[in-house]
Amino acid sequence: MIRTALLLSLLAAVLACVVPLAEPSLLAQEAHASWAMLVALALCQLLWYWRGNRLARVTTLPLALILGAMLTSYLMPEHWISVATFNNWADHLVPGSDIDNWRPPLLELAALMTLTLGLLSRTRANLGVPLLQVLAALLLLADTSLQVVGNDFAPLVRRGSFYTGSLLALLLLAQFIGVVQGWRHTHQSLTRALWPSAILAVVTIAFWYQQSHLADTKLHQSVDVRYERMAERLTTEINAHVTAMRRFADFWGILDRPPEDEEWRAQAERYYRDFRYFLNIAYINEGGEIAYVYPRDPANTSLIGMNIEESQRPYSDRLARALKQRTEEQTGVLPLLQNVPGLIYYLPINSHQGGNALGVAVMVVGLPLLADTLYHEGHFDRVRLYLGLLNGDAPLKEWHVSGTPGPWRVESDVIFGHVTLTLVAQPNRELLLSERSRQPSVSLTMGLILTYLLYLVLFGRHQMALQHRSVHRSNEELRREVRKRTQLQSEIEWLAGHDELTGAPNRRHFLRAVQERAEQTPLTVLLCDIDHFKSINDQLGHQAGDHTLVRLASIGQQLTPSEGLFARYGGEEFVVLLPRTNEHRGMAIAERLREGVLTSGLEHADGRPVTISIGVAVHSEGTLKVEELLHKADLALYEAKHAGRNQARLASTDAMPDS
Ligand SMILES: Nc1nc2c(ncn2[C@@H]2O[C@H](COP(=O)(O)OP(=O)(O)OP(=O)(O)O)[C@@H](O)[C@H]2O)c(=O)[nH]1
Repeated sequence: MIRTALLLSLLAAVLACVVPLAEPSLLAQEAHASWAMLVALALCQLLWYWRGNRLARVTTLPLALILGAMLTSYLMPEHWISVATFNNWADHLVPGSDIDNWRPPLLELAALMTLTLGLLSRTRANLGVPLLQVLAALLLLADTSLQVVGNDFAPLVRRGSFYTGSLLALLLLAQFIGVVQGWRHTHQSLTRALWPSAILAVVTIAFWYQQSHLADTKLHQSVDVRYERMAERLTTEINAHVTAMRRFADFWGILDRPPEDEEWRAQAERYYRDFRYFLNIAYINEGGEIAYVYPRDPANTSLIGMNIEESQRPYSDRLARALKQRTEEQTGVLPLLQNVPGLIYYLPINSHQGGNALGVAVMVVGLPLLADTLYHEGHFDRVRLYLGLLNGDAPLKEWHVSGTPGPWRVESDVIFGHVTLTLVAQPNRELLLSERSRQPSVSLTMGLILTYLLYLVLFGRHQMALQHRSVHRSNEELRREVRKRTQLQSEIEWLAGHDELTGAPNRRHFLRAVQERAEQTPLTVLLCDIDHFKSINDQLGHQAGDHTLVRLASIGQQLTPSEGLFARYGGEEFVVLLPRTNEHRGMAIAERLREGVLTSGLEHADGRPVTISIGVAVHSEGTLKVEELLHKADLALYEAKHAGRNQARLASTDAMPDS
């Protein structure tokens, strides 16, 4: 598997390096940053599978940091570091480049980031490698679908390319093959954590889609509104200038006489100075002849006295109407003598008193000059906004800007009397990006981080639950073992102090009890022996012998007072310990025992009842010597046997005196 991963990584690295050499147009379409990062990742991954992780970590870590910095540039608010600042830095590094040349498209960058982090985390499922791979796949898929949807969807979102996308997918496949085997033992936790996280990732990407579309649509609308308003403002300003022209014509009407040459020059000069776009201000007398022109230069001096109709032939009727009907007239856009496109206004000078026509004031407006005046008065982003004033398709004046043109061109009407011009505004990409909300990029990044955290929590939780279960199981087993051993221990302890056949305490138990109760004098001991027990064994069998022993032990335990102890001393011999019992009581208890056995129904083979003989010995004072006491009881028992059995005998105190 590692070998396959190595081969695929090698293939990706070779393709990443070689394809752009063979087909440079592929790279030309790409931002160089995407290609550089792709090559770096492919080489890091190759190194990783080839040389192991120590060397590869040294190369992959800086790559992760660089990608992190690139990702941060997408999230930076405009008032922290503006797009213009980023572009300046880019231009400083490579003249003519901008920030987009220095960072891959967002989705591609995020996929590069997840693959790099996956490489750094190696195979570890508990560090989220499976999720990182799922995220990379989803991001590449989202990028591909963006490429399919096309630029109409969210034009300000840069798309990755088929070339980088395919190679990233190849690297992802290599990573997956390289690690998938290592996940078998965590398969359960992995599945539990992966599904919810993957669903959250899909929701995050879908949310980003929607947010990006919304951000671009909103920005487009605001651009439309802004530049349409600008056109309206221009129309208003142009009308204000037309009003100024009317005032000029009215001035001569108030005087109620045709202007004189000097007066005309003085008055026209003021207007000419204030409104630089008036190329000529002329007075046409009642006869329709050009009487005065300001400024007077060799070109128009020759026109003076000339019939106006000859110089402005296409719109000659306008002057006639202004003179005869005394209405305000204007031409359409025409090429002026000054070699610029412009308009001519004919403003009748009507006497305020007599009402008769005194002639016509002619104002020649140079449209490029007018546009320039308005442009310099306006508050536009002159660096990043293309503006053009068009007459139909013919540009009257254009202000070009550098940088990548934005996707939207707003065309609005600028109304100039009867003439409608078109104002075209096209903000460049930098201006649009500076105004575009960072929210989609932030939501995408935050959503993916949240997805990662969710995976870690779910995976860790399930692993902990598994460990908890296994610890619980081991504890249970341990507890069972302890219980078993305790039981065995108590059984061993019980067996050490009891006779297995009859269940009665054994000789060891008896001897310990004697020692413990040595002070509880008078201390009486009864030594009991079944008479002719051998014959039971011989005639009725060993099992019958055992049964007799069991029964006898039972009778003995029943008839022994509670403060006493009935024990099997060995073979067919039993012993009774009676603390604080004198010889009389001891003999009485011995009799009771003998009687009990006699009447128990136990029989020999010939029907004779089973009997016992008892030797009784008492320790009254002094230090207790257990062996001597038992010996005395044994002598008494011996006597009882010799005296005919089935009887109890008290040991004589003389026979074995205390010493
Ligand atoms: N069935 C059985 N027999 C036992 C056991 N322990 C000892 N015996 C037998 O008990 C018999 C004891 O016999 P003896 O000591 O000769 O004495 P006895 O036959 O009881 O005769 P007297 O004591 O002289 O009345 C032997 O045959 C032992 O094999 C036991 O646990 N079970």
